Amino acid sequence: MKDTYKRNINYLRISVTDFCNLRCKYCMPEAGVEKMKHCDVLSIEEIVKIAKESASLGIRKVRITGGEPLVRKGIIDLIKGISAIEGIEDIAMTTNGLLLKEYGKELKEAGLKRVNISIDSLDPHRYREITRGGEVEKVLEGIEEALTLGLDPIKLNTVIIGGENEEDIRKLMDLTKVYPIDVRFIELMPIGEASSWSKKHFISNEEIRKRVPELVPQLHETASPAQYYKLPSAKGRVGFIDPISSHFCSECNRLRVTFDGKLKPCLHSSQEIDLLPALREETGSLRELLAQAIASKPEKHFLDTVDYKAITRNMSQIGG
Ligand SMILES: Nc1nc2c(ncn2[C@@H]2O[C@H](COP(=O)(O)OP(=O)(O)OP(=O)(O)O)[C@@H](O)[C@H]2O)c(=O)[nH]1
Ligand SMILES: C[S@@+](CC[C@H](N)C(=O)[O-])C[C@H]1O[C@@H](n2cnc3c(N)ncnc32)[C@H](O)[C@@H]1O
Ligand code: SF4
Ligand code: SF4
Repeated sequence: MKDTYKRNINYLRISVTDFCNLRCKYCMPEAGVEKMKHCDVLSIEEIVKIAKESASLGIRKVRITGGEPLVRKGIIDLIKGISAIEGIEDIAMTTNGLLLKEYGKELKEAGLKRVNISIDSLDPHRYREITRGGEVEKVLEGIEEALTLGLDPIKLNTVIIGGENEEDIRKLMDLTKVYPIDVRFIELMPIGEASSWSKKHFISNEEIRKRVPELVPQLHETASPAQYYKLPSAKGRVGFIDPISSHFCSECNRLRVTFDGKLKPCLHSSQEIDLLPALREETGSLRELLAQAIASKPEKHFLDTVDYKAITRNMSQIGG
């Protein structure tokens, strides 16, 4: 379905939990998040129902995210349920990769096509610092497992924090020389934990690109937030996602659903549409609410304007 700005909305991102087995500094409070009542969280059946109704409105691609989607009970059944929906052509997951070695095979058999794996450092000590306790070795095993299973393409997501993991920029890029994977740099966004951080931690992707002059620009893919480059003779690509310094809003094709059943027309707006009454009390139609979200999708974000107010939810609730 097209929105008011003639963008074709065909991509649904679903956050299936706000729980996580890590506590990345910029994303989650150190103490984690409070447990919500069972009934305040979407059930697996409800998520499948939303995906089904979305498919009838033109959604073709679903991404499962979180929190950490692999700590959600019933995740394999969810992937099975979504892959059985007519019209859904692509099911992907964004994960920290810690549990991929364990669940990769089952996920693939259930219908998962590909994974984006977040990794902010290759150094065990720095990775532990940023994630407050994670073991990078487990993520690397997860990446190997995804390669072995043929989940394709594999994309790594990295957030560079000024003064913290700048040394990893080149090391992470160099992975593209060894593996046929994309390594993408996402600019740190002033959301959640990072909303009150000092400016010195925010490094623009432009600055990162300047530090690696041998990167060669590649053709732009439409509806992808990333701009791609390649290191000479590399197997994979280096991508840059610049939500702050450059808008990809004009090509935006996505809607988001939070783990507690709210539809978000835009990541950087506080506007939310509650789906629970339509799902549970049959007041209102799910289809109409989805159509309403598409119709009310803003033209762009206002992150770079003076009166922008940071959204109050953490990325772990929205799913990035
Ligand atoms: N501002 C903004 N940022 C986004 C949007 N979609 C993704 N991002 C950012 O890009 C990061 C990486 O997103 P992923 O979860 O890997 O998904 P993706 O880039 O859409 O994935 P592909 O389907 O592989 O292109 C997210 O964590 C967000 O930080 C968007 O619509 N708007
Ligand atoms: C919220 S996580 C959810 C999925 C999974 N737990 C993971 O880490 O991939 C999705 C992505 O959001 C990114 N993210 C979280 N907070 C962010 C922030 N303030 N700025 C930029 N990216 C952020 C993470 O680095 C991660 O790549
Ligand atoms: S970025 Fe992902 S792995 Fe890190 S705390 Fe947030 S949800 Fe968890
Ligand atoms: S900021 Fe909003 S409109 Fe822009 S790309 Fe992200 S979700 Fe789409």
